[in-house]
Amino acid sequence: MDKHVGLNQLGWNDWFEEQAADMAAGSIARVAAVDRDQLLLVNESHTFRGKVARSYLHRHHLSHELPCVGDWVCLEKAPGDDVALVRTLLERRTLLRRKSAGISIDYQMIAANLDYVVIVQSCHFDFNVNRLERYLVMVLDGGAGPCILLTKTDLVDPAVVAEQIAAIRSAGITAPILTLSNVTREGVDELTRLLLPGKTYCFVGSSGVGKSTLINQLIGNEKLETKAVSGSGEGRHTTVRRELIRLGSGALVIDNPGMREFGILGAAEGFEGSHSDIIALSSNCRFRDCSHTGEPGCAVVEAVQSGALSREHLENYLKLTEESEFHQMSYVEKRKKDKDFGKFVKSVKKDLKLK
Ligand SMILES: Nc1nc2c(ncn2[C@@H]2O[C@H](COP(=O)(O)OP(=O)(O)OP(=O)(O)O)[C@@H](O)[C@H]2O)c(=O)[nH]1
Ligand SMILES: [Zn+2]
Repeated sequence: MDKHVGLNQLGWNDWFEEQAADMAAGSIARVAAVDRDQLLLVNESHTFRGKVARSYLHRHHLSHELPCVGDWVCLEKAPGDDVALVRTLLERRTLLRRKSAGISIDYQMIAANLDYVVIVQSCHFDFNVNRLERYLVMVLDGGAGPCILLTKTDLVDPAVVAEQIAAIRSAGITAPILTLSNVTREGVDELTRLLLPGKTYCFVGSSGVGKSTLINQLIGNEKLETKAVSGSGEGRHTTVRRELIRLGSGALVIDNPGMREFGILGAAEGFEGSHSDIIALSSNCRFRDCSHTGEPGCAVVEAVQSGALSREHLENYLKLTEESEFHQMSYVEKRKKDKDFGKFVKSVKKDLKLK
């Protein structure tokens, strides 16, 4: 009954089937890699190149509207054609993105249609709970499940790892935590067992934490049955671009080039600098999620009343929080609003005669 069932091994499910039930078999593929305007596509039988149709490019100008790794696309391919033509994207079930710099409504896509995002930090020097929280917000915003992975456990005392786990838990983070060493391989099997066939996992974290080494291990562990979806599976994997790889176990993994520059969630980060006094005061508010707009026991409003904090400063903070709320909403919640917002943007553009 389901003519796209062959795509299940690549992560296809009911969400996509609903959107593409009437599409001919063979006209759907998943994006395995993007190299400027070149796409590497994969379907149930092979890997091939693709390009986005001009008609699509004319209608979609924002960078997050272009295909990214993990996307499902509908395409057209004449028998003699070398390169398939991508007509449209299926709506993303989940995603990972960061806001573009500046006051833009655009987002930079990292990957789409992920089941889990593995946030990798090294126990050795890299560990930082605040950064972990920022990544978590980004993952939850896009609707995927988070998982925390601490690497390089061989370089620190076990007590240090235990302290780091305790620090994560005492920050109220409940996501699963795994630890491993790529050197001793302790913990690698445990991770391997958690990677389920047909599910997509994206690895993110700072440069040098061991993501590529780990993915090489996962490929190497199963060398015989493993093939890189991209066809570049010579065994070595260097992170030059985001790439979807199918492990022998059937799990799909996306490696990410170093995310040193991860300027995530600009607004929230900005608060730490310009409104650190309010952030500090709010830890004394009675309610953890106090909005400082009239709740009982609000330390921030008390500070304004006593003259310790300027009212203007608080108002400015509240205004910024409100503006960033749209960005803090989860992607899944926002999808419907986005549609209306998209229509709104289109009508404005039309009024302004923008293309
Ligand atoms: N001691 C130790 N070294 C490790 C471990 N994992 C990786 N390394 C080393 O750390 C360095 C960086 O590892 P990579 O796998 O390239 O890090 P990455 O996260 O992929 O970095 P980018 O590709 O830049 O994002 C390499 O020299 C690895 O050999 C580990 O578990 N223990
Ligand atoms: Zn308060």
